[in-house]
Amino acid sequence: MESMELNYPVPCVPKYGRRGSVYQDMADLLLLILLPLLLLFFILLHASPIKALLTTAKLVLAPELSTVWKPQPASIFVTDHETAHSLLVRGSAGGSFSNRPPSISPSAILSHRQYQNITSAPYGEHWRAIRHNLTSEVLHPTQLHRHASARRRALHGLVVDLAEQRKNGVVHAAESIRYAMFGLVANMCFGDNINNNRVRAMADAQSDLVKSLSTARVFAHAKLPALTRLIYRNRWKKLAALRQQQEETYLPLINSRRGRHRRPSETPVYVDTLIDLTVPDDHSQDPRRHRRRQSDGELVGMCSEFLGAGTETTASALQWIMANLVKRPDIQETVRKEINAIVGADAEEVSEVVLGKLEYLHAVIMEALRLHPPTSFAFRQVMEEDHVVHNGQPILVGTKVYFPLAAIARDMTAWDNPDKFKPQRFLSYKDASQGTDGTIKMMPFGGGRRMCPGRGVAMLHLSYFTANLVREFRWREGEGERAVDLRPHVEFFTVMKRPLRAHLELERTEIKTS
Ligand code: HEM
Repeated sequence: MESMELNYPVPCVPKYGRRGSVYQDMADLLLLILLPLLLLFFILLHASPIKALLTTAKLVLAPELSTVWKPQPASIFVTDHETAHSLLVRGSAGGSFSNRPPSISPSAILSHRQYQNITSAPYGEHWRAIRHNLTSEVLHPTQLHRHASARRRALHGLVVDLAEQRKNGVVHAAESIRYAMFGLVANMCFGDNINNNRVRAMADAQSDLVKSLSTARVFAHAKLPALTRLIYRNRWKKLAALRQQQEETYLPLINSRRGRHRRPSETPVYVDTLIDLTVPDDHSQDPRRHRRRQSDGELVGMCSEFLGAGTETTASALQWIMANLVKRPDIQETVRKEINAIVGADAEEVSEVVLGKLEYLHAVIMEALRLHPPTSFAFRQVMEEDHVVHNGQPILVGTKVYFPLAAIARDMTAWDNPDKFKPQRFLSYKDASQGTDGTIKMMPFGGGRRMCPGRGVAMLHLSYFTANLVREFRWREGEGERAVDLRPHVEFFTVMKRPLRAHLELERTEIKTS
């Protein structure tokens, strides 16, 4: 591993605004001239005589303008489950209603939309190829068991870490859970030859990238991209630096897998499938027939998506599940009893093969996902070919449609006492996430053709980790500042406002540290 240290010299996206360059000086000069001008323009526009003049002009000209002035597409928020189902799942009359607004993915933004990953790619051939690669290879249900040893290692590391921390009183479970999840997903992405320190550094860099997502929004929706980059040049530089850091870390790992002879029995990791994959060549006359390999820049963006989507969501969901179990010791005890009735006391772990029998555990996980969906929104944008109609009214092309997933899952018309944590609602009939007519009542994994392709592996990870964490420890709430706070912090992901901390008692007599 050490032979591939971080001296990889070729950044896949151009560097911007290097200190001391001619471009930097020109940018500084332009900014100096433009900013005062913009300020003056803004003041003049709001000065009362000019404002009055503009208002009168608008009144006089309005009838004339209305004939040439098309209404601008707005944003729509859908909070009732029936409309969400009908738009996302049944789709539109014409196209598929499967495009998202321009992505805030740093990879797509910095490459001026040259590099797309599954989340950011427009609905079409390229998206189909990269999504199919993910669902038919590493995440295919028949392949998931091949990563069982990586899961066992991640769980063992987490249990040892928590057991160690409990000696000092309160346990900072949030951080430990996130590192464990990242390590597992990094293993599925690059293989198991990355040392722990490297994995931690990658996890920290990924966390910085996630934090920068909200500030990257200005670039995704910019009408004047060059000016926006100039105005927000510090944000831009930060984003470029984070991306470069990723390239320097991921490319050596990707390159180390190239040209390797793989034994048929060997577990393929995500990067292997990405290296082998060919995608439609958009520059060819006939992209359906001509295919190409993905560039280094695209590969880095795809790995970043896998690590981010696979870690932040699942780590947040696992915290919400454990937080609710801390708040409700009675429910925690019922989960434990269900496990102990099936898993022998001397068994090393709750193995993956018994998870399907743990119905109450499944209900707890579903109820936590309903109340606290880790991804805050699903998004769509109406395209020309979609012809989306709602209540008999066509929705304008360009309209952005937001589906706030927590609000949909607390729809009063679909759920009895929706704000209450009541796992038993998922025991009363087979799948309470749908109504008897098949209408979806909650969608933590989104819906329709762009629904999360990681649902299967996410449910496996959540069941496996929750079952074992409840079997190993009794989770108790701290007092005062250390109490569990179920308030959310909503950004791109919905995380606990105050990261999970708890007191842990050993349930079994010993934790093996080797
Ligand atoms: C608890 C865990 C997870 C939750 C709650 C979750 C949730 C979501 C949601 C809400 C979407 C948007 C769906 C839509 O627009 O309709 C999504 C998309 C996506 N998720 Fe997940 N996810 C989870 C885990 C994962 C994992 C483990 C992976 C992969 C390792 C993954 C990969 C993706 C990808 C690639 C997309 C984009 C799909 C597309 O645009 O076609 N997710 N996820």
